[in-house]
Amino acid sequence: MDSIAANLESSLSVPSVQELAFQRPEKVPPRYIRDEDGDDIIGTYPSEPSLRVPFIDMAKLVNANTHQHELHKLHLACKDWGVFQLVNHGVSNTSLKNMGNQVQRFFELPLQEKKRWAQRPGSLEGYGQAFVTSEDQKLDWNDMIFLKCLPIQNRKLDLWPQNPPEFRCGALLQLVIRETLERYSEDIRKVTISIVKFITMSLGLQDTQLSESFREGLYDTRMNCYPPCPEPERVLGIVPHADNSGITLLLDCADFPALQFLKDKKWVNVEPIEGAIVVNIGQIIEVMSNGIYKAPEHRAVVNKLKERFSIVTFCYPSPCTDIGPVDKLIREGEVAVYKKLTHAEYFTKFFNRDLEESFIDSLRV
Ligand SMILES: O=C(O)CCC(=O)C(=O)O
Ligand SMILES: [Fe+2]
Repeated sequence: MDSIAANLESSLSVPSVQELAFQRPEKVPPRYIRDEDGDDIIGTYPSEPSLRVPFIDMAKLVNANTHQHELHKLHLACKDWGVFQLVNHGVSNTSLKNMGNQVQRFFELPLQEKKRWAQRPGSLEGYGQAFVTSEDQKLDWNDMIFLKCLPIQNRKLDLWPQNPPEFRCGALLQLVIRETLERYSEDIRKVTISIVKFITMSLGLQDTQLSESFREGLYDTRMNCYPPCPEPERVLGIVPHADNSGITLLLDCADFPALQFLKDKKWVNVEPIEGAIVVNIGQIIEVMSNGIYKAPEHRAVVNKLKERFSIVTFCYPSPCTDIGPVDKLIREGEVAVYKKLTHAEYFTKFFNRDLEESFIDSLRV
């Protein structure tokens, strides 16, 4: 079948997976099954239990005595993996925990309540799904709420969940995604500016133009709920993809692995570590580094018994940054592998891409 590029800035509405899971079905509805008709996405690559995604210690990057060694580790992590677990990043455990608790509280609300913050036609923001463009498209085992967090003027606060405090089971419960996410997005912006500064150093760039462009950058947060699934080996929480961001910062709220990155044609689990933030390279840094660092393919699998939440922030440089290979990163004798686009052109291309084709390939010269 010929695939047709659709505008992906809005998504068809689909049933809530949480509601489906509440009914405790023995089998998964066909729209979620990925292993039929040779469409064996799940089993395409074996998993590799012995490999571990690298760790990067921000405190060691900052400390003059340990800087060089950790910077080299960062370079290898970005070049060979495109992903690492960041520790000692300066965001308090309390801030991370609050964010996780709030997301859990939101998804615990009855469906009708959650729908108060549902996506509206023509927009991806709010509670719903992303990138569903046809009635026969396979679906991810996932519900989400997507909110633009920074700059402040991009916030549509009427889609940010908030409820007055209530007593339930003897405890005072409050849904305060607004203030929690306001604070969390500021924390994420600080970490992003610092880690992008070190990433550009690890590429051998002396100036801080790129990291500074994240000060006025765009920060969009997707909060995911992956309900338990009766046939976890036949569905995907999130289909394999690479992120279109500069970098992505992910907070994994589970105590079991479900996020997987493709490394040397094998899926490698990310073991959730309390207090760590998973950082992956996005396609903007891939383009700017002229392919020295690549945006890795990743996916989420689901669990038979346990629900999982994740909080994913896509971080983009400021809208006045052009997206193309940085001149100093085109090595002698080499050429630019990617085109240069304005920020606006890049997003137009992304939202009008063909879902059957590789987005990064469409950016090649
Ligand atoms: O929730 C996860 O583990 C992965 C989410 C993800 O990759 C995304 O939202 O782009
Ligand atoms: Fe992703």
